[in-house]
Amino acid sequence: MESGVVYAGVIIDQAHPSLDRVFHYIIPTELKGKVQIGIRVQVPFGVSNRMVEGYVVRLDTAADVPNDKIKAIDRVLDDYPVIPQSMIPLISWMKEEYHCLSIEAIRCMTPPGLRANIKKKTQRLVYLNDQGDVVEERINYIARKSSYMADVLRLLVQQDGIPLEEVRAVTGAPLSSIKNLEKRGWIRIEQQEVYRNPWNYEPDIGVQPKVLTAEQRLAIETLEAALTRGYGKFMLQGVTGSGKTEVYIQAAQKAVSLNKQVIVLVPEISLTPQTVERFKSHFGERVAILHSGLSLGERYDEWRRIRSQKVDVVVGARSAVFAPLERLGLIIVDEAHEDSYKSDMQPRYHAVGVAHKRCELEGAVLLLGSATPSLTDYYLAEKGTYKMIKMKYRVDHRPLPPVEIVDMRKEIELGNRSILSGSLYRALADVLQKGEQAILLLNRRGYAQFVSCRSCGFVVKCHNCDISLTYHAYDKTLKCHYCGANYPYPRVCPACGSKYIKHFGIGTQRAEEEIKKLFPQARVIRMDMDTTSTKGAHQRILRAFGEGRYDILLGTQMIAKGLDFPRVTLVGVIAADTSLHLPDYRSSEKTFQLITQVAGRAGRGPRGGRVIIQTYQPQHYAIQFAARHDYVGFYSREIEIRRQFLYPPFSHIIRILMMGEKEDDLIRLAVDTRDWLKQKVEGSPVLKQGLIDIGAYSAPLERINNRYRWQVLVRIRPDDIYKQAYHRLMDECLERLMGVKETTIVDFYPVSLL
Ligand SMILES: Nc1ncnc2c1ncn2[C@@H]1O[C@H](COP(=O)(O)OP(=O)(O)OP(=O)(O)O)[C@@H](O)[C@H]1O
Ligand SMILES: [Zn+2]
Ligand SMILES: [Zn+2]
Repeated sequence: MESGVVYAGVIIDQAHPSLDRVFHYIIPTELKGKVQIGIRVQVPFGVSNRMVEGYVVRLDTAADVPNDKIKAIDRVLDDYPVIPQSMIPLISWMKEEYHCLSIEAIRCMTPPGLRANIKKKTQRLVYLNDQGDVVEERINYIARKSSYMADVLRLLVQQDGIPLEEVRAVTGAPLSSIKNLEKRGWIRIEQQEVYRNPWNYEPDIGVQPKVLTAEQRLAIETLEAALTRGYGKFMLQGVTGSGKTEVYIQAAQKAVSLNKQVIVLVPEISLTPQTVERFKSHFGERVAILHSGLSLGERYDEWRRIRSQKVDVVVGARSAVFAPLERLGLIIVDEAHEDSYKSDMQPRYHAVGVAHKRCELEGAVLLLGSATPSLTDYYLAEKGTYKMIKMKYRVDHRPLPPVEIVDMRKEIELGNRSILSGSLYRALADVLQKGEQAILLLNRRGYAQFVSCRSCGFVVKCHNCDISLTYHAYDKTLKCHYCGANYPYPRVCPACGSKYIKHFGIGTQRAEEEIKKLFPQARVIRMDMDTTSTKGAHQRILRAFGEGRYDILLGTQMIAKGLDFPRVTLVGVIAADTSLHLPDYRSSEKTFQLITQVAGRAGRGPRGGRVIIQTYQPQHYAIQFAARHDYVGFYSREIEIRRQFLYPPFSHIIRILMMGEKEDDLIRLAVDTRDWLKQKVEGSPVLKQGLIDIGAYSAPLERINNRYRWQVLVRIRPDDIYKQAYHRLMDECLERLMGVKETTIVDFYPVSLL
């Protein structure tokens, strides 16, 4: 420690705005040398001098408290600083950028399990009692009586010991069928303690080094030069299947050989098992995997391994951007366009924004990778914020799959009421006959089965949320997807008493039933929220499909991400336009990304592939450009619309979301806040220059969990000077709102306005 330092600046571990500043404490002589920047301490606080925890963020030679008032640090809580010194400036930056408390930023950087005690967890698991041929015989025998029971056995043959809920969700089997199997003595159900292993698959050893494509080589050379220099921001725009993962791995390898460390961000660990697996098999023990599915204990263990610098590479979802590495050289963001990089809880940070700042502070290289960059990122790349690296070809010069657009209105005219057009039906039959595989996407959002009355048009909604309920076939109930409430199926219309009340639309469950009916011989596996609620379910489904144990993978948008299955020769999009109708300025962008990504799953192997897109809006440009794999075409069109209507990146939107139980009070608060803001803007030339518009609106999701939702949207010109001025204004605004009973949330980077 520098001589003369006797004071420590401490941030108290109490999340309250009035305590959000640095407090000075004396470092007692016996703690000299132990009190370091980033270390956790216990200090007396307040008039009662109760002991609280805090983090040392500064060491000073003078204090802002008179000497007779200043208190002393009581003790040091760790052997080493939990936050590396290089990350300390990130705390005040986050406070500014995301309007959060310093301690909220610090909590992102430290594991929640630092002091928590960890509970054991138990689950009911289903096991086969016997193995081998006898099970096959039983399957054949029981299939004639109950296809559910046969399905359960088939599932257990693939993997023994599956949580009961998952068996039910995957097979759709009622509990009685499972109990029947248990009574026959064929299976058993055991209550077991779950041992949570963060990554339970063997790395596949024996991956032979690849001969790089010319584009890959160029990309890596460019990145290597930047790594040697120690800075640079890059966007790798590579078409689906161009081999971006290989570029990530080799760039990471270069960084490691320069004695630097690497963070690799993926949208969600469970949905990108192949990417994670490739890093794992390349870096072995020197890689740490961080994600939210870890128990506190596991999380803490991984964090400690990272903190003690035992790893070179950290792979994880958005929170991994805070990995406490001391020799950070490279941050890679895979599928950088994904919304999951934005935190939807306090602090509302964006992992790409944090990555930018960390790279600047710590002299590291930033690499954003995607086949479909967000419009804003691509715009920034054109402006020079990122250096663009393009990969236009798939590896081995495999062609991008041809895409056929099917107009579903014509199908109905022709009398086809099935969910499959003639074209997609024939293509599926062909795939099955050849023993190949297919992926079917049903983007269920806004298209789920809702229940409505044919006489009066009444739609059954949740009492708490004012959102249409979704019909679930397996237990014949109606569920609210926002608050989880369950309702019985109404026998008559609650509004008019008519008995012509029925479910409409189609969800993944019904799609699965229909496909099984059309192709009884097909082995279909479904992947959606219902079949993946248990730990490890994603990986099990993807692995089973990857190993060829199923013919068709049917799922929601969660199947669109980065999967690499060479045997998939057909991708079908059952309803491409469902996401076009969301009341959000990004709905075209989201639709284009989704279709392009899922189409990119086809034809990744030597057998080639094709894509069929079913839609009611075949002429929509998002669908047309996606069908041509034309990112730049889509970008050029969409960016002009954004420019014309002053949507981001030509504006910056600040969202103040307000929620409360009394609608009248809430409206009053929203309108009052808007008027107050307007008045403030009038009084300041900078604010006035920067403003595009302010409005108070009811949110598209009007009510969730019995709470009404309103929002004040402030649209400003995107220059830094205005952003800063509006940050100050929001500070004032929040202070003003501090006492109100409604919940208010200010979001500086809203990714959704729903
Ligand atoms: N140089 C190479 N030679 C041969 N095969 C390669 C090479 N590079 C990558 N591959 C293989 O090509 C396939 C596609 O690569 P990868 O999954 O990295 O593509 P991607 O660009 O990430 O695509 P997406 O954006 O669709 O996820 C993988 O099976 C990968 O192992
Ligand atoms: Zn609800
Ligand atoms: Zn009715």
